[in-house]
Amino acid sequence: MNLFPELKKKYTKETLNAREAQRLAEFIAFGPVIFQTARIMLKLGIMDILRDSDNGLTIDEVAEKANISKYAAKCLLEAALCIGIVLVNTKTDKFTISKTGWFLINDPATRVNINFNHDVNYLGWFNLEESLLEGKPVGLKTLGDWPTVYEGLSSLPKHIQDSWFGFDHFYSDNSFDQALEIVFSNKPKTLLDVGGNTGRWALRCVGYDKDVNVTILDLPQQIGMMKENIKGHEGAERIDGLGVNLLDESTEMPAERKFEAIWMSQFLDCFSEDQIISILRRAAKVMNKDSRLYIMETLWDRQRFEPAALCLTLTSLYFTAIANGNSKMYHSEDMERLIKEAGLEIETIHDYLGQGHSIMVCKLK
Ligand SMILES: C[S@@+](CC[C@H](N)C(=O)[O-])C[C@H]1O[C@@H](n2cnc3c(N)ncnc32)[C@H](O)[C@@H]1O
Repeated sequence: MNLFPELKKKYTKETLNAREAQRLAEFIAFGPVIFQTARIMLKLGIMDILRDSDNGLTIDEVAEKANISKYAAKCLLEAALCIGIVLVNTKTDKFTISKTGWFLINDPATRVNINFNHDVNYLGWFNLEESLLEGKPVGLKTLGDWPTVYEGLSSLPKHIQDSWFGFDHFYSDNSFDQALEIVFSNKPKTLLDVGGNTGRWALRCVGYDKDVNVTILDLPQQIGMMKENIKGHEGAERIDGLGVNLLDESTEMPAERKFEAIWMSQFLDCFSEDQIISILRRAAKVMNKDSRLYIMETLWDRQRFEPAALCLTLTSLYFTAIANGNSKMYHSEDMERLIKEAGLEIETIHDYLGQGHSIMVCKLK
C-alpha cells in the first residue's frame, strides 16, 4: 500500500510505549463523552473565557463567568484536564487552556469537524455497525427518510444543513484558488461541473474567466438551491444547471456542448466502486482526445500531515452510516484502478491543495 511519508512514519510501526497505548485505549473507550466534553466547553464559551483570562481561572470563577453551577464547572474542568484541553496550576488552582485547547478554539478544520460530527453524525454513529454489515446508511433515519443523504440536503433542519454545508464547503472552498489555476491553464470555454451542488465552484469559474460557460449536473433539489444561490452574482448568466440522478445508469451526460473540461470535486467519494466506474464511463463517452477530466478528491494516502488521514478515514464512516452506506474517502490506488477500468488514464496528479485535496487530471486512454 502506498502511503505518503508522514503517514508511513506513523502507520507502519509502533510508536507508543505501553502506558501511552493503554491511555489511548481508554481514550477510545470514553470517546463519545470526551467529544461531548470538549464540544460543551467550546459551546458554553468556557474555552474562550479561559483563553481571555490573564493567569487562568478557578472552578468557582469559571462557574460564575459561564453562568453554570459549580458542580457543572467542576465536572467539565476535571474531565477537560484529563483529556488534555486545559492545564491546572496546583498552587493557585487556576485553569488555563492547553496547546490542544488552543487548536480546538482556533483551528477552523477542527471546529467544522466538531459541528459536522455533532449535528449530522452523532446519533447515526450508533447505527454504524448495522450500516457496515448491511451496506445501507442505517443511521440516516436519525435525520429523515431518504434513500441517501443527498436527497434530503435541501430539507434538513437549518442547523444541521449549516453543519453539513459548512463541512463540505470548508474543504472544497480552500482548494479553489489553486484548482482554478490548474483547470484554466488549458483555457476551457465549456466546463461541466458534475455534482456542482450550490454553485460555488461555478461562480468562481465564471469570475475567473470571462469566456467560460459552466453547466452543473446535480440532483434536481440541489439545482433548485444552486439557482437561488447564484442569483444576482456576476457571470450567473453563464451558468446553467441540469437536474439528474447519476445513480440511474441510463442517465447520460450532456454531449451537445463538447465540454472541454469536466470537473468532479468531492463527488466520486459519494459513490461505491461500481457506481464510480459507471459514472466515469459516461463521462468518457462525452470526452474527445482534447478533453480533460479533473477529479478533485481528498485521497487519504496522499496527505502531507497525518491528522488529515485520520480525519479522512473516519469521514469514510459518515458515508457508511449516514450518506449512502457504500462510499468512502478513497485511497489513490483504488481511484486509479477505477479510472483505468472506465477507459481513462491519469495524465498528472497535483497534491497538497488547500486542506489536503489532490487533483487527478485524466484523459481518454
Ligand atoms: C459532497 S458534495 C460536493 C459538492 C461540490 N462539488 C464541492 O466540491 O463542494 C456531492 C454532490 O454530489 C451530488 N450528488 C450526490 N448523489 C448524486 C446523484 N445520484 N446524482 C447527481 N448528483 C449527486 C450531491 O447532491 C452534492 O451536491
